[in-house]
Amino acid sequence: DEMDVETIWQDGSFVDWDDATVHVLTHGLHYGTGVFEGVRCYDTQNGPAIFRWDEHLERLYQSAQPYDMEIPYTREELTTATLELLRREKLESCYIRPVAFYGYGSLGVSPGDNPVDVAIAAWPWGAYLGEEALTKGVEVMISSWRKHASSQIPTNAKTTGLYVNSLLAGEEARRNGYTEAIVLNKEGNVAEGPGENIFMIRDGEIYTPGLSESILDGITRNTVIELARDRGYTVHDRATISRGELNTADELFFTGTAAEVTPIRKVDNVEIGDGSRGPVTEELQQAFFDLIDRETSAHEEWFTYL
Ligand SMILES: Cc1[nH+]cc(COP(=O)(O)O)c(CN[C@@H](CCC(=O)O)C(=O)O)c1O
Repeated sequence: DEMDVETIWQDGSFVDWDDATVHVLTHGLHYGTGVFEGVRCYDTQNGPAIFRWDEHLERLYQSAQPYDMEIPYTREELTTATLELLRREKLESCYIRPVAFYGYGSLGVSPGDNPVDVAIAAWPWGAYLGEEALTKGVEVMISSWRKHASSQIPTNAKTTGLYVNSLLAGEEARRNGYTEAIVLNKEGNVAEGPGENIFMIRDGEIYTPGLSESILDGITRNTVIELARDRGYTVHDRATISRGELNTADELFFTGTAAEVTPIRKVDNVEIGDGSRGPVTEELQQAFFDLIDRETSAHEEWFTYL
């Protein structure tokens, strides 16, 4: 295949990339009844290592819980499968996509006794929003599509079906010439990006929406919060950020496994700060990349070496 990866782990065994298929009457395909993770393996100074694998794996099982979805493998089995996949494919810097979903059986909305299928794929994946984005930042728009409330669909469960909301917002932004969207929640306050959490710096203090704002409890978000606090910053990690505050922000940036730490330089064509990556953003971005390159020995427990 085009990504030069030969195998995928599917339901307990390694299969050829082209044979990793499902039936067209798969429950998850019709009803969005799947949960997934996005995880990165980095080729660090100490060798290739998966970043915060334990937290991602834990979130996968937690995401399945609201849907009564029993993942038919233990955490150890999925860990062993993932490590073996990366070793077989000699993937040292890659993106790992575990997914669990209700499979082929009955087609009522109720999953009945449909099987829960599990697959783990990995492939090389560069900068999510483009190489320049990390240094130059991105231009975003406030989407006309709102984030669903967590009381409607649990936004802290990384559910495949949720991503139609992300697609609607992100594609509206790109259709209008922007790189990405900012999605407000139904109260009209800032939630997050379609595939990222969001941070604001104002007068030297750091703000990021809390779970009550209908967001995903991002692992990169939590990493950056810890790095910022380690550096003495005051971080308001349960903030409510109104739409109006965005214009007066000194700095904004996205965080995510795929997005890493991506500065936001304009919102709806209004410059944020001086319209380039802000100094605090740069400091935290550098701290993040030093951490994952193992320039620092801190947080060794966050690294699962191949
Ligand atoms: C809605 C959403 N919010 C926040 C985040 C950041 O969470 P974390 O990765 O734990 O820091 C992600 C990850 N988005 C994943 C999927 C991206 C995709 O296009 O697919 C990712 O970054 O892997 C989201 O999808």
